[in-house]
Amino acid sequence: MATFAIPADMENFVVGLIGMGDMGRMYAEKLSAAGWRILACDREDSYDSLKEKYTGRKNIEICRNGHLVSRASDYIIYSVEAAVIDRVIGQYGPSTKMGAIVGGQTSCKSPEIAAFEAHLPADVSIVSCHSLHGPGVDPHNQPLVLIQHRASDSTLRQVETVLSCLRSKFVYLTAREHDRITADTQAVTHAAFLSMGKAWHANRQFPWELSRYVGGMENVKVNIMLRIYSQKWHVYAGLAILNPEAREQVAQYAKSVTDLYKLMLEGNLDGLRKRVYHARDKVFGPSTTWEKRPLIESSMLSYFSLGTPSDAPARPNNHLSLVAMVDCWAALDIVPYDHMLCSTPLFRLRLGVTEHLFRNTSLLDSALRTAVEDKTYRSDDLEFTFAARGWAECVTLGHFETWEKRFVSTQQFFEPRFADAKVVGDQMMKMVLEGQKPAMDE
Ligand SMILES: NC(=O)C1=CN([C@@H]2O[C@H](COP(=O)(O)OP(=O)(O)OC[C@H]3O[C@@H](n4cnc5c(N)ncnc54)[C@H](OP(=O)(O)O)[C@@H]3O)[C@@H](O)[C@H]2O)C=CC1
Ligand SMILES: O=C(O)C(=O)Cc1ccc(O)cc1
Repeated sequence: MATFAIPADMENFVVGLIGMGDMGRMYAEKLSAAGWRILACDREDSYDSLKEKYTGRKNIEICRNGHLVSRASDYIIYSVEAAVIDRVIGQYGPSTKMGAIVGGQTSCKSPEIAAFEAHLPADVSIVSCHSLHGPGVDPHNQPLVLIQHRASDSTLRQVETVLSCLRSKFVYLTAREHDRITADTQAVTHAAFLSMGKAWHANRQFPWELSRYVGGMENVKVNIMLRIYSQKWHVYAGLAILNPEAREQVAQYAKSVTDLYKLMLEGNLDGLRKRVYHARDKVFGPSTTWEKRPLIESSMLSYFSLGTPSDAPARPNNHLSLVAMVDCWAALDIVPYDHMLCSTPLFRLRLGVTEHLFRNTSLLDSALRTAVEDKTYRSDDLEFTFAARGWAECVTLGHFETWEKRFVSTQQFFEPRFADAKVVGDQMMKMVLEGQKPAMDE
């Protein structure tokens, strides 16, 4: 592992962390291990437990609240829920040390920047950040967005120096660009996988027990769905509801699902094929694009299974969820490959499985034929369509509470399988990140 030396002119530099949840703790651990002195806090009622947890930990001092962190830190990072960012910055922002740098880790930057502008003293610099991966992923080589919103170049260099120990790839964006990119990539694909889980839940199906959802692409779909539902609801709610750029995407995703489902019900194979081929050509470009390496090797797809079906042999699926993602991107003139510099590992998996379907014309044709001819999936697809529309309505209306209830009820349904899914999902992510093939004897 590369060693990191703190530059002489930053020897007394203190990094403050407000919010010691999953991301805050990950930053505290990585930065303190690199030698940075950390002042950190969570909510006041977590003070005793946090203090006990970090007793004896070199370089990490736990404070009772954000005022105590803010007044003594040179660079403060807010790692709290996006929905409370205005309130928390409003509370502690005025206590920021004179001339310090402040940033946030929330997944959507527009409300965060608005809160900084509203509550921070004018002498404070603003450089925000966003690690584009979950807290359990090694940040090495993953994208880390930096937003130089109100700061000199030398201040940005200081932030880079602090965060360089994560060994991530810095991506420089404005807050607006950041929100647009995450809406185009994460919001659309989350809508698809959140809807998948909701539909299976509505039919009270554990997909790994049904032959039609086991094998090949199904394994990857089920794993990604489980991984999303095993996370905290607020991360996904914030990303969709608070990002002003995401509403259109989530609404279009629901429209794409509904339009495609209607074509299926009409038995209109020609209309369906025409629409899906058109979307494929817009999103994936001419066939020459396919000469590049696929995001997911096909050998990987069948390797990751969560169960053995007991009902019947595997059968083709119409992959409405994936086809609608491409239809949605095409309708909004989005080419997700333009945003790969800002892609999370999970997004690469979600795009990878979609790409796999569209790369292979006979596989795509078989999905389209199945969509029209095979009635086995009709009720699943009906629930899927309702689910996509339900998420879109929640996002359009900005209903956080309904969003939470929808998410948590399905989370509880799938909870017993999260641990298994994590083991398999971690292997899957590792392979995608390393671009390796599965060792078949493992
Ligand atoms: N998880 C992920 O994959 C990623 C998340 N993010 C973003 O990072 C941010 C943090 O996410 P994550 O760590 O996963 O979420 P967590 O819920 O694990 O952490 C947020 C923490 O902030 C605490 N908090 C709330 N209010 C205050 C306050 N006034 N003072 C101090 N602490 C407070 C919360 O306490 P309590 O729980 O009691 O409310 C909680 O411990 C979110 O905005 C998220 O969108 C960014 C990249 C990846
Ligand atoms: O869902 C994804 O794409 C993830 O990789 C997890 C995640 C969720 C929220 C973020 O702000 C960043 C990463």
